[in-house]
Amino acid sequence: MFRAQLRRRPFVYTQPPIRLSRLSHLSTPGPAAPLIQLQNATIYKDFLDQNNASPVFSDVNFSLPTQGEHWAILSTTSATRTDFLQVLSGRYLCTPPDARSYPYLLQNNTPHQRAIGYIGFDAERSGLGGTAVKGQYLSQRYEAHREVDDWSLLDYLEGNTELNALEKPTEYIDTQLLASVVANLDLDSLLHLPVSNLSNGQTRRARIAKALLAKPELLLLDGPFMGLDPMTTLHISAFLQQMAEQSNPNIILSLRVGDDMPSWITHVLVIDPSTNTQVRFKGSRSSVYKSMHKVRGDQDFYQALRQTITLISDKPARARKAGKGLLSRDAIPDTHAPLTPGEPLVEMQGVKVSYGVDNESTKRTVLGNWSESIEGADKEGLWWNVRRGERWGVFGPNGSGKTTLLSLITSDHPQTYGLPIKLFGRSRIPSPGELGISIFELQARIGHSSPEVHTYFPKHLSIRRVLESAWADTPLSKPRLTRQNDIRVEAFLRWFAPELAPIRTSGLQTLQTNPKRPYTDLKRSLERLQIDTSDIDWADTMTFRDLPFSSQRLLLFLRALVSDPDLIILDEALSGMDQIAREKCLLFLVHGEKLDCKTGRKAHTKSLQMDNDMVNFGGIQDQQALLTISHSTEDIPGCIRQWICLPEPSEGKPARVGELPGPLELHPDCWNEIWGLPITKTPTEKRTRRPSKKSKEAQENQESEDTGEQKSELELEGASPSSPPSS
Ligand SMILES: Nc1ncnc2c1ncn2[C@@H]1O[C@H](COP(=O)(O)OP(=O)(O)OP(=O)(O)O)[C@@H](O)[C@H]1O
Repeated sequence: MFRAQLRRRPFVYTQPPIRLSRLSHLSTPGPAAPLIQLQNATIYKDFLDQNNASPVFSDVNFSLPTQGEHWAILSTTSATRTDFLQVLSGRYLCTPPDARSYPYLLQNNTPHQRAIGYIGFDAERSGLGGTAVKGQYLSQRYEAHREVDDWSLLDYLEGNTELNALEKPTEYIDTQLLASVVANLDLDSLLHLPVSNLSNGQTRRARIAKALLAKPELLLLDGPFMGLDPMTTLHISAFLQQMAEQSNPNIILSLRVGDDMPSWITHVLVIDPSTNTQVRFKGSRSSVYKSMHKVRGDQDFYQALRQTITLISDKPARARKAGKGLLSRDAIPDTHAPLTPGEPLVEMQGVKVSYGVDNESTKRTVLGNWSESIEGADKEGLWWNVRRGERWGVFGPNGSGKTTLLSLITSDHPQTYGLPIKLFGRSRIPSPGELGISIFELQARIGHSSPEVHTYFPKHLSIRRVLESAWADTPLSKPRLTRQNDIRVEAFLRWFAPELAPIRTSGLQTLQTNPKRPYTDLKRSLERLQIDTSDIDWADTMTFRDLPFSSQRLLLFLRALVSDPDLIILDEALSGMDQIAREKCLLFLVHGEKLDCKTGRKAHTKSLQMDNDMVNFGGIQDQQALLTISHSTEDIPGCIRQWICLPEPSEGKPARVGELPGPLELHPDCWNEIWGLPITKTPTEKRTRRPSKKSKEAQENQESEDTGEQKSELELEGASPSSPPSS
């Protein structure tokens, strides 16, 4: 019935007021018992762990009232953040058993399994609760053909995702809530689309909507802003704020250390970066901020943490003047000229991607829906070239067609055949006198990592085999390996052994982190780099599936680089990766094995491989081209010099392009220029224009943030972890 109403009455809510009906039991007067209570709780993943494994968390104390506190959980690893939220939701084993309780829910006779919702975003494009991607191949997402079980977004939100409608009792749908959630999460225009066609950001909004429709008391959002464009982030943050402030539902977020934290977050819990099992700080934002200042050690972590929990606004004072001698976190100077471009690898001459072209009423153009002046003449569609030596950042709001654009290059998109695109100088289909480029040649010449590749990648392959598959026609076919390829794979595995197999870290890596070991030992290990492979046996026994999410992403990133392809495509390749792994990847992309990334003051040092003339991979080469997509500045390589920003498909404006004078991290204004955001003030500018009526607490925090002590620390390190705001 509601479906009929929806068809008759399309959602035409232009910026509606957010009105969510409050759950009746939350309006009970008087102080309520805490929603969650953890008292000296020690948590194990399962029964076996108690005997011989270490706990996931030890000695946790945490209490969440039913109103007034909005928490963010911070840690350096995504697995730890997820684990903590899982503990709050009642999963894992708690000892003693009564150390974890839900007093308020007990009073109201509500099972915590129903009252607490969790949304994790790790397997982002792997589906909306199992409904989104049923196909077995990557290109299915881009097809116009629709199967009977391609549920629409509305089906998904209403819970109509069973082929036999009688199999499941119809869920009660609160139509008012559905209308409000759909409007506030900007899903109106997508309701009729199959969920498998939704973009990354659209999928995320849909999942939040679905969770809200279950009317939980508490919603746990694991990295909710990852992969969202800056404007959508602000919009969703404002929406979450309104819900959190009405405690309808209560909301707890997990964030990466170094992310921007919404201003409405009142309380922070930080998990110790060294143990990952203990809570390091906990309390109101200001109290955590103050106690953190007293702690010494692990400079990078505390610097990033300070930036995360800065109190002033949604836009922390991250922007910093690019100063002479500053290096980006991947060791690139603040001004850095682009390379001289070579021959074109990708040529798009009027590309336009539309779906449903047979029917004018359902026709939808998702890329190239504009005309622009090309050499003095008005031409339709996207005109864009990528040449050897160029390093592009591809930006644009969620749903603007970035992934579609890249799928035309990788040829995963069926329309690649019919569109005016040349890849490596040739079209996909043969023309008179010219052979078309084959999919196998394309795959050999392109290194590609994306959430889609992650979703469809065969999980049973060994770690070594994942890397070797860069020389195969498909991940499952036999790779063409030479001795040189083997040495390259082993160099990559050794370099990333601490991240890929932390427990079985190789001898070489142990030496690298322990400079006091005698040189003879070191030499022996370096010799082993080419001959003995026994120290990386783990790469043959462990499979892709055995790895945590962050390490899986890391391995696919390495797979995109290992075979020196002409074109490297990194589509959200670093999103969801742990901080240390991400920083190491960024450095590796540019410098390979030449530079080591060390925490503390000396951020970058020459590696043992460099000192001993043993560098096998020296970073991206001049003749290669790089395309990167990311919504987070933290994930954008410092070598990006060209950018393209796609418009919303409905805008009708052409894509904008521009150049960067140096690493984006050291030129925050350029980030704002790309997105058309107001220019961010540097801390110095902020100090001179400080508003007179600022809260005492906020003032104290801003002052300590702006101290000269911190600035000199940054300059000394030579590689500032500072970055412009990512949202
Ligand atoms: N088969 C299809 N039929 C109709 N529309 C589709 C189809 N496949 C994708 N789309 C739409 O194309 C648009 C572009 O999607 P795409 O994934 O390229 O966006 P994006 O810029 O990568 O977004 P995000 O940043 O959220 O990942 C989206 O609005 C999506 O809903």
